[in-house]
Amino acid sequence: MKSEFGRTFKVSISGGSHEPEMTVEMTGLPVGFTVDMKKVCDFLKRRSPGEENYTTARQEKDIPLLKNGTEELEVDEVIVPADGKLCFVVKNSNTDKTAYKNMLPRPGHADLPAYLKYKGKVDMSGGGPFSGRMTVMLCIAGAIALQYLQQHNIRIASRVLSIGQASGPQTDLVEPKAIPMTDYMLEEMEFAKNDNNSVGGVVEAFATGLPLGLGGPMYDSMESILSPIAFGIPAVKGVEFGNGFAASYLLGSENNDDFLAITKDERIITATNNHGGILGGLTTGMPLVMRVAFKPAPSIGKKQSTVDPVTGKPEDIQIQGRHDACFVPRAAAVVEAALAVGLMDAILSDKTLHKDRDISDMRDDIDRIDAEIASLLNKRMELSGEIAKYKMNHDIPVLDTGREAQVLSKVGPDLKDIYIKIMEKSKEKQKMILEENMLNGGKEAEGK
Ligand SMILES: C=C(O[C@@H]1C=C(C(=O)O)C=C[C@H]1O)C(=O)O
Repeated sequence: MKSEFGRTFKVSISGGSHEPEMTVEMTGLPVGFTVDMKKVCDFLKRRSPGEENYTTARQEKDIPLLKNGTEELEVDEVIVPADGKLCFVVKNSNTDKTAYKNMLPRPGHADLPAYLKYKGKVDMSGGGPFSGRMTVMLCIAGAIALQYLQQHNIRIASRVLSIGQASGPQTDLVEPKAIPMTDYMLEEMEFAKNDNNSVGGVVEAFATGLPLGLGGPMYDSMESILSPIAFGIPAVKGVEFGNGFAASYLLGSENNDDFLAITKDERIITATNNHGGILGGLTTGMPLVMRVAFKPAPSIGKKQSTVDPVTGKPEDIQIQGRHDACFVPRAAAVVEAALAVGLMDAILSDKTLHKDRDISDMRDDIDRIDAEIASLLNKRMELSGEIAKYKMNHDIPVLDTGREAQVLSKVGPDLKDIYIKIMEKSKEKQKMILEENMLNGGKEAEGK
């Protein structure tokens, strides 16, 4: 089962909580963009359960493996190839399907509606594709998007705004900061844990350094772009921007943010930021503030009422084993990832932004592409050298017109001239290797 987000930068996630692996496929990435995988891994650690007291005991390494054909590689760095696609898998090693085998549908979970919808054909162990575990894959895409945004001087941070009934200090929307959680919030989590219960909360994420004008009217509004990715995070029940629902309690005179100035690079400065960096669906350049409300984790140790999914007969359930009393602190990284992916998609989808691009910026892109082309051409030449040795050992001539016609038919008419030149160079190299071998007394061929 696959779930996809995005217009230009598309992120599609598949797999399940207790499947052998989960996959994230990304398309529309800027060609030649270099991803630092160490930073991706560091970001994933912010999402992982770690040593925390209030969260699941399930420990997973969560190492993203780059999928390259049939290979799966752990890499330090990856350059986005010419097709703009990257694919990663993460293995699930700490799985335990047996624990879910005869489990009754857990109240608050997707178990029962998914069982009735898919007629038991989807493996729902640990929540299957509906599990919060799937957010590992969103975080991989998010960590890549964060690196892209950073190159454009856009920063994303977050804070836990509340846990259950415990709220932290109010955010200064003009200058939002990553404030640590309060003791009162920690107490809420402790109380829920000791009571075999769970508690939810609100994460607030903000982006600074955004240009003016991302987004558009109606379904192209920034809110319309960002909400789906936030709602794609399991357990999210509400999303708001700026002062959000609270705006509805204010008068226009109280809610409007006075305009103060327009900066040289055409960002709007307002006195307050009730609008949370978005007016009419367009970014203004003020900090974009997005708040995401999480319900409490549905797996709780208390006795609950459920039904047998086959007979519909009422049953009691008491869930055993590992579960979160509160996952909100680690969901903060996931909300940052969602915001980053949404913003990167909005930037890459914005035609006006790219039309006026600076020439040096576009040349930077060309340089990145050239670096990749050069590296691939060198690899091609190396292979050509290997083929020369093979030909030597098997008495095959250098020129193979049939193979050349095959190569040309694959690349299409636009690249024909370039490829004729490439193959000329490739044959030159092969001839050189043959001549060198002759001078050395044909050692390579003798050693066959
Ligand atoms: C590399 C080869 O040798 C020559 C060079 C070719 C190329 O560069 O693609 C193709 C056919 C041959 O004329 C080969 O035989 O595959």
